[in-house]
Amino acid sequence: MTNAIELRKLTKTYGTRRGLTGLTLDVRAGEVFGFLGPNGAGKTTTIRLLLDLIRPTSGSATVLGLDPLTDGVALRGRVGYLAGDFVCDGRQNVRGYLRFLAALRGGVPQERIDDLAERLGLDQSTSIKKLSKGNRQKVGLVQALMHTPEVLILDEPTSGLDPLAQQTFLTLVEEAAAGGQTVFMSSHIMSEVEAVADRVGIIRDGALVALDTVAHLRADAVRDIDVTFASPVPADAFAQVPGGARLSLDSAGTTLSGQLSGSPDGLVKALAAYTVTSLRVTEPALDDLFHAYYEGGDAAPRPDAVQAAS
Ligand SMILES: Nc1ncnc2c1ncn2[C@@H]1O[C@H](COP(=O)(O)OP(=O)(O)OP(=O)(O)O)[C@@H](O)[C@H]1O
Repeated sequence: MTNAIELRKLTKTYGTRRGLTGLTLDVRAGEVFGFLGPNGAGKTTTIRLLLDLIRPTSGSATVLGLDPLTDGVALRGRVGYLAGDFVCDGRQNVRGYLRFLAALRGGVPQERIDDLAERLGLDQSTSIKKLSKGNRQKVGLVQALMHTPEVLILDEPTSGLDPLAQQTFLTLVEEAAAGGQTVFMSSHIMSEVEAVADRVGIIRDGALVALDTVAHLRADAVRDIDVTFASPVPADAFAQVPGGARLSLDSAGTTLSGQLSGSPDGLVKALAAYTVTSLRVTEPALDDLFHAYYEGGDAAPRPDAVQAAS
């Protein structure tokens, strides 16, 4: 099997409200896929559809080749799921609670649970009722990871975690991927997704607006450019640079500045014909880049971006 998750024109409406509109997406087996989007974009809706916690209005989804609508039980044994609003309740302490969940999953070595808890800084003697939000999230992570499922579906997994636990989580994701597990994680924090994801999908208003590797998304973005030349260059020296429509040469012909879209390669080759005394290229901040995607701004994808990358 090459795809762990397949979504085909998946649509969910809540009465008159749009949750998801015709989402088609493949998550490859063994990849870490970052599912990004602003609040209300449809991330949680997508994830709930994958777990059959809600039913689609139209379209279909499969996870590990199984249909969540009909094969939910078989699927749950092979998936680790962390809900965005993970709650746990009961009179037990964390250890008892995790043991209970481990038994439901057919048994998990205690050392595995202990190791995850220790690495995340989760005290298993704490009563479930007394857990802070961050520690509750750690319990959620341990229960999702502990049985080493084939697919991890994690909705905002670092929400509420302190920076140390966030870092540990990213290491755990890397380990999962190294072991061949597939990870599908939603987030609205680009930096954490960038650190671990093979590919990223960006969803806005219930539809996919970008699908690519982080490196490609970054390469396609807009950069600020500032170049100074030792002597004046011809007025049209950079007129043909691909993506350089917003670059301009000053009247003296010694300074080129403005914005370059996409690959810098054409500009670099054009610059090579002249003596450059200073060069400043400002890489797009990923957060800026993603705000642009979210808001449909300048760096937002070309209409073919999703097609081309899928
Ligand atoms: N139970 C529901 N009833 C009505 N509308 C809903 C329901 N659940 C979600 N929606 C709507 O569907 C859209 C997508 O919501 P969803 O929770 O999937 O977004 P999200 O990307 O997970 O956002 P967040 O980052 O805030 O969790 C939103 O407009 C939301 O208001």
